[in-house]
Amino acid sequence: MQFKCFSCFLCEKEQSEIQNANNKKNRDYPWEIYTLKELLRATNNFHQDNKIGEGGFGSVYWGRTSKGIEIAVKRLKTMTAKAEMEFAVEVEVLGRVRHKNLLGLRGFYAGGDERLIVYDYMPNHSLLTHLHGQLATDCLLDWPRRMTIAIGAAEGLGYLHHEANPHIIHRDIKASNVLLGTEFEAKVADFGFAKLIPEGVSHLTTRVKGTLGYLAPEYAMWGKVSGSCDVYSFGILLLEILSAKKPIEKLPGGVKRDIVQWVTPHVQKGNFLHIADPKLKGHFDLEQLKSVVMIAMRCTDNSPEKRPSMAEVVEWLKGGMGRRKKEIPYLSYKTGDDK
Ligand SMILES: Nc1ncnc2c1ncn2[C@@H]1O[C@H](COP(=O)(O)OP(=O)(O)OP(=O)(O)O)[C@@H](O)[C@H]1O
Repeated sequence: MQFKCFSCFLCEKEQSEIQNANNKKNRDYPWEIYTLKELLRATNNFHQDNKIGEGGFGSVYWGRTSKGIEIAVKRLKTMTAKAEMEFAVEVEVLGRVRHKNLLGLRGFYAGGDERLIVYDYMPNHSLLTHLHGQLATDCLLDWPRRMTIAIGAAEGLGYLHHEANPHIIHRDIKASNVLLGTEFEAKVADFGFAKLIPEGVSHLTTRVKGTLGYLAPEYAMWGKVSGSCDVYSFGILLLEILSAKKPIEKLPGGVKRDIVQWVTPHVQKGNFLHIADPKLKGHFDLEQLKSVVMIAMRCTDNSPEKRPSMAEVVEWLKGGMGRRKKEIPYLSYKTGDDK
């Protein structure tokens, strides 16, 4: 799917040409252009009861199509150039990828001031809801689920970095952008800030987007964006999955502490038991926990060159499960545990 300009969204004729081209070339990537009528009917006229949540882009509504398929419809809040750009990037990027750990795009509608994006509905909400939100007390994320989510999100991101053509940098990896499917499988979502990286280009310099607490230092300071920025954010996410701590915490007195500052002394002293989410009540595999913490430490290295690639992270996460610590080559980080 290649959009020539944003006006394509406004022109019915162009939209149908795009769809025809898409249907011919991309049968494995099925998305469609919906009519407004269809989406109004599916969401009961965007009824308040259908509203699932709200983000920077707008509100998200649950719906059911005339074929009985459950969908989530994201509705643009205000029509600004910035919002229109996010809409275009999201549709453009998500329309060209397909992976078991990426949120599936079903299609979109664009007409007048209305911009709607239609996704697969994720019945188990976002990782954020389970770690810090309404579902946190239900403790539905046991240890095996957390590990499966970590590996799945890493695989989705690894696909964007290494297999998508051109490669894609997500730029907003965080707990609210990892949605959970029927079996709690991870689906990386929200591609509004994504960047397509031309062949042979290692990094770009851009205006900083993304979310405080997850931003790699070189990106936050100089706008230098590369795949390593996603790796950094993913490292923060890993620590969050293990500990259910927020990426940035406000201490009494108003001082802010980030999750890496919090975890580092525990790692140095070998206090791994203190890192696990207390809601797990001790039901976790300590060796796996150590492995994942060490992977997160590597991902959140201040120097982007020292961070692993997402391909390595996937391999390490998969390899670390069920292997003894001494056999894992990446555990070169000095810990109190090694004394
Ligand atoms: N496909 C989906 N299925 C189920 N729930 C979804 C889906 N897409 C989004 N949501 C939910 O809708 C809410 C808003 O999502 P949205 O992506 O707009 O914002 P966000 O990621 O929470 O915040 P921001 O836009 O600031 O990054 C979130 O609670 C999210 O869990």
